[in-house]
Amino acid sequence: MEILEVKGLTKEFGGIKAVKDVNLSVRKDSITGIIGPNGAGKTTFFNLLTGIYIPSSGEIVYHLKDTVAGKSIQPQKMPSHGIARTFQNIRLFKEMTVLENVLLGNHPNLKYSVFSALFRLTPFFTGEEKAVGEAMALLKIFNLADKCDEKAKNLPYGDQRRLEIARAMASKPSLLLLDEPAAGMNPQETKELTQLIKWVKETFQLSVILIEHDMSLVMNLCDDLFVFDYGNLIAQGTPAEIQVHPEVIKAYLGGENIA
Ligand SMILES: Nc1ncnc2c1ncn2[C@@H]1O[C@H](COP(=O)(O)OP(=O)(O)OP(=O)(O)O)[C@@H](O)[C@H]1O
Repeated sequence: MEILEVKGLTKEFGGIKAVKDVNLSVRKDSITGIIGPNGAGKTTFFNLLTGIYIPSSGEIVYHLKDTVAGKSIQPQKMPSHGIARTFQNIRLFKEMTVLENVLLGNHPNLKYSVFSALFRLTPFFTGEEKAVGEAMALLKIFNLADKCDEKAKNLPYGDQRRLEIARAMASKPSLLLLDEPAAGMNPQETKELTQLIKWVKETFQLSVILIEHDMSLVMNLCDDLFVFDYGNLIAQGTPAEIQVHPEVIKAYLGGENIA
């Protein structure tokens, strides 16, 4: 079953076609990788998927608890559709604590009304307590619980990356979009992150789409890969198929095998 279908998707910036007539579908419960050289259109594609950019033409359709398409695809609505994302450049609330960052990620699920919050009524406190409990449970999973009171800006880089994923998970998504989750991580951190994403996906029964340059992560983690080059989708298949795909080797790897 498909969780996402993309049909004839194109995005132009002035004269530049950053994404050109892309057609693809993503399987539910899979980990799907989007790869390609710098400037291939990967981030533009993610920004289209999350409503940050409006397509020049084409269509994006999500099959989640509801069908989501067209004008429903807006950045601020994505968490309530069950879609969460992280960014290539980490976007944490740097002056807030680790716990507060995760609590903010859970915002769409808080059930108390503004009235209860203003007047500090029981639903507000029970809602808050539950949210803090859930946020701490997530921080434990992401090995950040002992840093819950630290300001986000004081965390080492690898921890900030994991905190961003924890915050995305706080909205209880069924589809998680990760933009270069291993960027700036060392090989050991990347290995641990690979295991963590696999575990989170299995445990929370998610679908994951990720953009990544780190081939060890992509090859070890992804079920399906899509390869972009100059805005075109040039290949798709399993990691094993992509590693020996002639178009990919030519366009993406300058003639070298990516294995
Ligand atoms: N807002 C924008 N305005 C104009 N051109 C843009 C804009 N965003 C992206 N582009 C152009 O679109 C093309 C694709 O860029 P994009 O950032 O999507 O590539 P990418 O595959 O994510 O690259 P990288 O791996 O380096 O992050 C590039 O030529 C880029 O300069």
